[in-house]
Amino acid sequence: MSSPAKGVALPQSPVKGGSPTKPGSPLAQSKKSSKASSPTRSTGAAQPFVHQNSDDEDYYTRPDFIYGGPFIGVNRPSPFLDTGTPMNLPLQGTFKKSFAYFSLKERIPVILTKIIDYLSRDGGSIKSANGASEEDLKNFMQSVVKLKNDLVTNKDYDPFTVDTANAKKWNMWIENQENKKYFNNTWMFTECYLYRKLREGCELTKGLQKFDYFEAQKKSAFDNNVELMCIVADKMVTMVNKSEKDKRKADFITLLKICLWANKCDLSLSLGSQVNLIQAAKDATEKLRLNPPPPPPPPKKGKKGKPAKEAAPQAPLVISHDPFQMILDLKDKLLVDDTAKIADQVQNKADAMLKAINAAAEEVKDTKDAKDTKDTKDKKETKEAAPAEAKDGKEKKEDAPKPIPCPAKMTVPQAVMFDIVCDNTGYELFADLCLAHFLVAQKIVQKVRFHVKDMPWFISDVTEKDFRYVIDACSNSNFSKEASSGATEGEGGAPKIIKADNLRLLGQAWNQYLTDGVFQVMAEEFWTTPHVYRDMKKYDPILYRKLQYAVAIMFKGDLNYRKLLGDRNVNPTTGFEASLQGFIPAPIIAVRTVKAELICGLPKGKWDQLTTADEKWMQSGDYGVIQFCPKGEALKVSDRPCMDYCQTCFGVVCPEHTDI
Ligand SMILES: O=P(O)(O)OC[C@@]1(O)O[C@H](CO)[C@@H](O)[C@@H]1O
Repeated sequence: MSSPAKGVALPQSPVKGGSPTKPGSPLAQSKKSSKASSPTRSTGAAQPFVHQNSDDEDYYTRPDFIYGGPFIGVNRPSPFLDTGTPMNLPLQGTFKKSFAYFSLKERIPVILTKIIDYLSRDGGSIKSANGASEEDLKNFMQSVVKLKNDLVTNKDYDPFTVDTANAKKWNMWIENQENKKYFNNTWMFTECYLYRKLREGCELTKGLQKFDYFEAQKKSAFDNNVELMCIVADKMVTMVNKSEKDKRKADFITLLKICLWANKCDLSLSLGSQVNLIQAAKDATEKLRLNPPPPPPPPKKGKKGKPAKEAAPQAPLVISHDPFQMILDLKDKLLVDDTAKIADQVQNKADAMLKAINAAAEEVKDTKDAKDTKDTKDKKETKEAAPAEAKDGKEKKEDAPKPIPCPAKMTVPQAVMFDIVCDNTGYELFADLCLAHFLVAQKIVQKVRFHVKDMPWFISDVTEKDFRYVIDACSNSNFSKEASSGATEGEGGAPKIIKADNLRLLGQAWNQYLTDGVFQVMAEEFWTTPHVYRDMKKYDPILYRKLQYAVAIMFKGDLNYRKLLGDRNVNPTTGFEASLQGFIPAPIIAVRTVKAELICGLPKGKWDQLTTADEKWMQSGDYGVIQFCPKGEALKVSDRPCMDYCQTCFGVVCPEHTDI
């Protein structure tokens, strides 16, 4: 840093609504207490973060040079406030008591340091696996080091230099930001920018174009949770045979909850340290042992003539790692449970959609039949009029490909589809696949579209490659183990052997579903942009329209939840639908464990109660919500057709959008 003001301490001007009264910038203050806030979850093998001098300290106290005059000290108001995120504002690194600040200051630098360590430790194998040179590795490593330095010193974002259409868009978005500093802009923009910039480091090399710096961690995460997958796979066998209404509903609800608690398994919150749910259950049990819940109140005496009320059940004292038992153990941690509504309304909407599809198909068939009859009649007349030699020739039957109508004109989908906007790979993706399999096997839907990321994202998010890896790893698993203590025992009290037989069958079925197009993987660019979902229509109207064809869309995980709510600290009692701010391409399901400081749809008083008990409960991933908005924007003939409309398809047959 070359500012002439270095070392000159100037008084701070009072900040509107805030109180950084001490001299020096808040980042300077936080330097003294850099260990003050830490996440409730252990950061595993994370390396200690060493705070470097932030040029922010200079920026807010740097004197201005007046041409021809002296250096004049100016007091710029610091945007840093010693508070949590105020109500209704976007989560941002300027609120020093927020998880956003902690993440930018402590968590992400550790994540970047781990990549640097990995590159220096395993450079040889990375080079040979990717066909990369020493130069490639060095350049990528330098880009990560620079990124980390720029973040910790709160620099302005750098523009992207790689020559791609996506990079150009990013540069435009950066240009449009009012605040271009890492901490001063919204947490969402900065965090997404960091992961996109990491990717650019590889894109700028020759040999690391396809390198996924999180792949090894994701693979271990899969291996660490195979035991759980086997337990779930064994139960899935009882869920996939066509069942009667009540059982079907109960199984649907159970699988939604399996999907929820699987969201504990992200590697970003744990800073890349492995999340093993078996260990997590043991830790939670130990926590309960040290801090047991109060006993339930005694049963209330019944009023005259009425039976006494039953005593409330004792809260569990052991948290099982069996995913089905876990649902019961964690019942009180599920803060909003819309699962029953989801099961009913998805089934009803799917039935109605199927009727509409069949009716539309019938209409097409009638038109086609009428046309065929006319054609045959015309042909017959032509034939009769044709020369004799032509009559001897065989008639050629043409197999017309099934046309996909212009998506801009289509108001009834091609199939009953359920969409999953995926979050983490490994056990979480496995759980999503189980739900998808169930919906197809029970004939509730005909197809499931999985939306994944087009680049490594927030460490453990699913990419297309991860998706195939998980399915193949399930198909080939030969896991076999005596059940860990705490799991159900086998017959006669003998230790139960957990095996992968059913897991393999699931993997094989999923591969077949992929081949048949029943499962479809889509990696749209929008999911790795910094935009929140209320802006999807503006930035990606085609994706918005594609989503409109779904019977419902399930958004998994915390980051998706943040984007659904516009990444704002909304009032916790605001309803889910209102919090979506108009983003309802189809009915929306949010399945999320709470890992960031925003939530909606809570009953009055709940947020205060939880915060009084533990002010960091929203950072732990210990709580969850399953929320539902049944509304969906009706599909109309679009007044804003897709880009290919009238270019190639002319509104009749779409050659482009085969994923609708
Ligand atoms: O989306 P996920 O996997 O459930 O969670 C992602 C996460 O770990 O990363 C973000 C912070 O970096 C937070 O929103 C959240 O804590």
